Amino acid sequence: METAAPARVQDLAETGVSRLPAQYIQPPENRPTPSPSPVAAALSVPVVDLSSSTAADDVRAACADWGAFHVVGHGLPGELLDAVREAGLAFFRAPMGDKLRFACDPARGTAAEGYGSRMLANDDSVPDWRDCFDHHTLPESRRDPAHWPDFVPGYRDTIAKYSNSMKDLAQKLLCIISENLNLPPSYIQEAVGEVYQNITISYYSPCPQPDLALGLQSHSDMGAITLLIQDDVGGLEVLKDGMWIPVPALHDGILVILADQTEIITNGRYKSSVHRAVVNAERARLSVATFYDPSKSSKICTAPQLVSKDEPQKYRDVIYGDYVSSWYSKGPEGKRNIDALLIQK
Ligand SMILES: O=C(O)CCC(=O)C(=O)O
Ligand SMILES: [Fe+2]
Repeated sequence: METAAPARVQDLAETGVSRLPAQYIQPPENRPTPSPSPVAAALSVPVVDLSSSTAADDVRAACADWGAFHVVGHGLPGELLDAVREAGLAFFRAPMGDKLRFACDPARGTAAEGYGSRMLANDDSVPDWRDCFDHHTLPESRRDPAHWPDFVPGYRDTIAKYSNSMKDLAQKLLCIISENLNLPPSYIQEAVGEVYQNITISYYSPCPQPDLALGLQSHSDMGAITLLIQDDVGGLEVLKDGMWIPVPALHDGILVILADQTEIITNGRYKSSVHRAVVNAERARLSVATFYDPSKSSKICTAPQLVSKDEPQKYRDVIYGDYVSSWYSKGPEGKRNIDALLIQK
């Protein structure tokens, strides 16, 4: 556990700073787009009703065109989604002293679980205007609820229940995605191996100069698939054809974000989605991301069925742990990590 209180964005925001502290100022090219172009404003992330008869075709189109889509009709009770959001909010609204009892241990570097602020350990990039709580939830051998807050009633049970439901939903989606590519339904799940699941609750405090900062810098997620819920504040954006498209929350909807290992396994037929979070001056925002990742020792390989003379293998095989190390050392910007695996022609 940390002893000295480290800087948390929420601490800064709540002291009422009127200007953004200099270290949070993004270079001009990374700052939020002042207002979307008419083309960007007309685009929105697709919504797929998983209970509909066209669900598989709709998932196919959404994966090919966007790499990110909302799902509704997913069978998860709205009360469970609300309970997770409420538990997260209760944590972040608690006194700093209570929160710091669950601070992540910097000595554990990128494996740290708990309350923190930085996506990267010891990096020198502009920090995000965000605090977060990361939970190690699967496999069960990694899950130790004693690391999670004890002062919010029901918190630990809610996270455990949510973790199991999100695993089931991620696997259902991976089956649909595999079958859409004429692979056996369990193909991607087996290619990923035993699931390593983390749940990260992000809290974006109101920001004094939101046009100069980012809540979370541009990145694609490193694992296989991410499932995200958010509140009604808004701030998530996905990159589509070079334009940042806002992703407003859909009540009871769950956002699916394809991540890098799915792009590798599918030989680039489906691309991981580049996304970021912007902030605002008025309202704090909460999101909950559930990452479905391989184990560090898993070797991720492109499905041979998706390699042909016309579509040669795009990416080298990779040990997932090596991919994660490179992600943390190079930083997540854009697609630089998956691009480093491109097979030169
Ligand atoms: O807060 C959000 O909407 C995005 C979170 C995210 O992309 C992540 O945690 O990887
Ligand atoms: Fe992400």
